[in-house]
Amino acid sequence: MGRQAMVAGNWKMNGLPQNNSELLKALAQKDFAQLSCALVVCPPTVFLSQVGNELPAEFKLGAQNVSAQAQGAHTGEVSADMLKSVGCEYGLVGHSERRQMHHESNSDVAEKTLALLQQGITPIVCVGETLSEREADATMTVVLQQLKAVARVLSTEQLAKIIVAYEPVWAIGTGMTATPEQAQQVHASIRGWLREQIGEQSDNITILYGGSVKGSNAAELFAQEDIDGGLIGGASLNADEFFQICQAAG
Ligand SMILES: O=C(CO)COP(=O)(O)O
Repeated sequence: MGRQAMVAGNWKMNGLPQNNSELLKALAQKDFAQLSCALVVCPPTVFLSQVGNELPAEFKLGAQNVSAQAQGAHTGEVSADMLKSVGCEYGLVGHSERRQMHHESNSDVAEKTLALLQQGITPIVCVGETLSEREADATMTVVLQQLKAVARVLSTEQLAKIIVAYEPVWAIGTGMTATPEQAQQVHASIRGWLREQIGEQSDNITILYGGSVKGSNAAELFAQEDIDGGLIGGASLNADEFFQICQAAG
């Protein structure tokens, strides 16, 4: 298997310059160099430069969102080339909080994914079902609709470059983690679908799990065949907890 394990911290709308520095200093105390997984932090846009400057060497910088537009009259938006100019190598797209609170559609997410790829930034495409969708047995229908919209606007080569983050909405910030078996089932189905699209290259696509991952449950999740690491919210704001999660990814 050629795929890269990864742990990405999504700080969401948390932090101020002083807290950011403290957290990054605490991370710098940890021996991340012993790990082989890729490490990413996604701070709020306004702190990308600061965090980029203070980030321990083992980490890469990621954005939480991007505009689908290249430039122009889009007040408040930030384009992919702007993100690139401050050192972003990764970008989240389609986080459920953006889908739900900012009404991002599947096709909006697809356009954002393309905008990142066009700048050489690796998109981390977030997908996942709500509790009512799971209860209605619609998990894979929803997840595949989200992915199909992305695949529609990408070439096969571009599709092979994305990272997928499966984040069941009901598990985000709730303390209600998907069981390793529940998560693995969805991850395996995602990989199966990717295989139909791009063949064996799907084996190289990193598929992260997100939703209440903690130091105490990371190892059993990451031990699953198709779970290649995590996208971490709350626990990424605590250096001890985050390091423990990264250790579980190896
Ligand atoms: O949304 C998430 C990461 O993007 C997960 O958040 P929590 O880890 O806080 O549940």
